Amino acid sequence: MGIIEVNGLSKRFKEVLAVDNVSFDVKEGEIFGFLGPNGAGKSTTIRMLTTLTRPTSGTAKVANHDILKEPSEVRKKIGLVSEKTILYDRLTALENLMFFAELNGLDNKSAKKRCLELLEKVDMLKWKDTMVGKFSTGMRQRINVIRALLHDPKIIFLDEPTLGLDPQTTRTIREFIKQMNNEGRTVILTTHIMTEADMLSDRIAIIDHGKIVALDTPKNLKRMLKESDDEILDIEIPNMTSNLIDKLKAFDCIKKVLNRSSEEIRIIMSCENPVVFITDFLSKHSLNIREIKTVEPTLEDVFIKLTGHEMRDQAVKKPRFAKGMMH
Ligand SMILES: Nc1ncnc2c1ncn2[C@@H]1O[C@H](COP(=O)(O)OP(=O)(O)OP(=O)(O)O)[C@@H](O)[C@H]1O
Repeated sequence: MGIIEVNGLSKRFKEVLAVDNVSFDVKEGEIFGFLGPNGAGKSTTIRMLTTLTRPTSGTAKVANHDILKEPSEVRKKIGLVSEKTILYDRLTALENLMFFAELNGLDNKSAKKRCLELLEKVDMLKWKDTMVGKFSTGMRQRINVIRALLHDPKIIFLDEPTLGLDPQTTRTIREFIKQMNNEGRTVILTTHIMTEADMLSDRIAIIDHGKIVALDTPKNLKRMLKESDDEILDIEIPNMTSNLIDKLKAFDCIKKVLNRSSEEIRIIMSCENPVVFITDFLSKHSLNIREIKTVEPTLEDVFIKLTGHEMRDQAVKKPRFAKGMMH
């Protein structure tokens, strides 16, 4: 039995079926990643599981409580880090946290102890008396993350926790996610960053157009590609042309040709002797190869294989912290 059990959950917004009949379990103590492009339905799934929006159909239990019948019980067991969470700019970091801690029912003394402990954990203690309005995006996100932990929830949801953050804060947040998990918390995170899903998650659900297209450990997802006949080659060709790419795409055994830069392509192919096949073809067309190498599949390759398109096609950055929106 999972700590989260999802059964046929769907959400429709007028003509858009944002989440389409998804079912999955999350095991207690795991980091469960939801990987998919913008608009895939990740946030909507999280919003249903955290009782912020009602499903159109289907059911789910979180920590053994039904999201529709016992929403307040669910809320007691979970913490949510979302880009829509607000912090009050004219309150200090500590005042913000104290406000939310007291909303969560902590008395003044234990609230203060908890807030200081958490500020220390994300290296923000020295900023406790500074107004949040003066903070960088990364500093706000650190406060946002610990805000979700004030009531010591056993399950924590993070919706795109590193979106738009600088590399240093991204690293801190990722380390903190692992630390929360090591403390025994179950973590559910959404991301459109393959490497993030890969490095953090015990299991990953790949979601596209509202449907889960695969669910497994990162290792097994990549193995799935290795066990097929597909080879992945990265090739640097200084005098590459779009005509050449079209010609390559026309071969039956070439599944996908991706432009990595103006001089580099990645080919996913099932041709026999792929390196010989490609070098022959290129020399026939008087094209120089600067470098050719077979590459280990990444989750990006798995995504392309499963959905037929690149995740980057649709990934766009959105502004973080929509002001004035309560989640
Ligand atoms: N409140 C809403 N009203 C109407 N349509 C919505 C609403 N929320 C989401 N959608 C639509 O549902 C689909 C799924 O959106 P969702 O935000 O869940 O995707 P996502 O995978 O989290 O991507 P993103 O990272 O862009 O948030 C999208 O087509 C989106 O436009």
